[in-house]
Amino acid sequence: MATKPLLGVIADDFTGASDMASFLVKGGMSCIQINGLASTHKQTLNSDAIVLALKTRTVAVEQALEQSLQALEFLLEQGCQYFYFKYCSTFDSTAKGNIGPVIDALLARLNLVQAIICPALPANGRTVYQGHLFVYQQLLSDSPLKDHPLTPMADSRVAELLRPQVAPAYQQAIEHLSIDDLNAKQLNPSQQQARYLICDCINQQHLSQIAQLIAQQPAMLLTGGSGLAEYMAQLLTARGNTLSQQHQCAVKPLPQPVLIIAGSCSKATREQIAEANALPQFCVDPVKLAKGELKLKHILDWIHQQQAPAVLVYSSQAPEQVSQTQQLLGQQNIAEKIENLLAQTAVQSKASNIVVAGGETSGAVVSALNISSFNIGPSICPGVPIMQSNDQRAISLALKSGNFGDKHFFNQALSLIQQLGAQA
Ligand SMILES: Nc1ncnc2c1ncn2[C@@H]1O[C@H](COP(=O)(O)OP(=O)(O)OP(=O)(O)O)[C@@H](O)[C@H]1O
Ligand SMILES: O=C(O)[C@@H](O)C(=O)CO
Repeated sequence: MATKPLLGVIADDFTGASDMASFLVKGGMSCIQINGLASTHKQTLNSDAIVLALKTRTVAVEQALEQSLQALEFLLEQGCQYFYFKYCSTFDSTAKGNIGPVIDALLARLNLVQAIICPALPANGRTVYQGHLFVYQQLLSDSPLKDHPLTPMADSRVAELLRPQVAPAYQQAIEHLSIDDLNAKQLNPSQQQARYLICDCINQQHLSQIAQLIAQQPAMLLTGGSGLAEYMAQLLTARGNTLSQQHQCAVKPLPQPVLIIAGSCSKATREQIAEANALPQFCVDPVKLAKGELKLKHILDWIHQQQAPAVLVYSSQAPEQVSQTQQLLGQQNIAEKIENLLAQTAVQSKASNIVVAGGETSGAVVSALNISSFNIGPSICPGVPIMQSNDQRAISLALKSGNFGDKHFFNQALSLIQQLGAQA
C-alpha cells in the first residue's frame, strides 16, 4: 500500500477544483480539496488525491506563476506522484492568458517534456473535434462563453488559444491527437515529441482511451478539464496502491435554510434563477452598490425576514446589461465590489448551507469564509459536488461553475441538501 498521495492537482479556480474533486471521487479516489495557499500549512493528508484550489484564472501572469509554483512545491512535499493542472473545460483565459505560462512553468519544475492538453468534459457537453472546442452543439466562440464578463472566448481552436500563451520558443511544438490516432492506440513520432499534445475527445470512451494511451508513455504533465480525471483516477487506483477505501464522504447538512448566491452572469445561471422563482430572490443592483445606496445590511435584513427553505441573492444580468455596467463602473472595479458583497453576505448571514454559482464568486465566498479544506460528498449534477468544511462549523457548500447544471439546478441542490440533512 502506498503511503503517499497519488495525484496532486492545481486548479485555477474554486469551482473548477470541486468539479475536479468530484470526478476523481467518481473514478475511485479519495480526495481532499485544499482552499488556497494559505491553507497549505503543515499537515499530512490521508487521501489519494489532493486538489489545491487557487484563484489564478484572471490574475496577472506573474501572480499566477508564483502561486501555481508554490502550489506545486506543496504537492511535491506531500509526496504526490502525478500532477494535473486543472483549467476550464472551455479554456477560459484572458487575452494575455495564464494557461500557457503555468503549463510551461510546471513542466520546467517537474523536469517533464510533454503536457497533455485535454479540456474536454463530454458529461457537460464540452468536446474537442479536429482541435476545435465545442459547447454542446456550438463552437466555443459561438457559445454563451463568447460573452463571459472576464474571459470572453473569441476562438474555438485550442491550438490557437494556447499558442500565443506559451513561450515563443515552443509555439510550434503543438500537436494534435485525432480520434483516428486515438483508435490506432499509439502516438506517431511527432506526437511523441510534441511539447503540447491537444486531444480530440467527443465521448467518455475517448477519455478512457486517452488515459490508457498516457499510461503507456513516459511521465507527462496532465492538463485540462475534469473529464480525463475520472479515467486517470480509475487507472491509477487500479494499480492497487490507494490510501483509503472510502471515496465519497458523508456530508451532513445542518437543518437550516439554504443560502444561494449567484455572481455568475452565464446563460445557464440566469435560466436557473428564473426557474427558481418560487424562492425569495434579492437582486443586487450594481449601480446602486457602486453609489453606496445598496449596503450589505439591506441584504442581511432581507435574508432574516424570509421564511423559506432557501433564499437566493444574485447579481446576474444579461450580457448587454453587464457591458453597460462595466462601461459605467469599470470591469474589474464592479466585479470586485460584487464579489466582496456576495462573499460578506455568506459570512455575515451565518448560513451553514450555501450554494454558490460562478467560479470567481465561489473563490471570493470560500476565501471570506476562511474554509481551509473540504470533504467531497455526492454531486447535484456532473461537476458540482456538495462538500463539507473540514472544521467545527461543518458548513455544507456547493460551488457551481457558471455554465454547469440544467435549468432545475437550484431546485435540485435544495432537494439534495434537504435529503442529506434528513439522513443525518
Ligand atoms: N451585473 C454584473 N455586472 C458586472 N459584473 C458582474 C455582474 N454580476 C457579477 N459580476 C461579476 O462577473 C464575474 C462573474 O464571474 P464568475 O466566475 O463568478 O461567474 P462565471 O464566469 O459565470 O463562472 P465560471 O467562471 O465558473 O464560468 C464576477 O467577478 C462577478 O463579480
Ligand atoms: O472545467 C470547467 O468547465 C469548470 O470546472 C470550470 O473551471 C469553470 O470555472
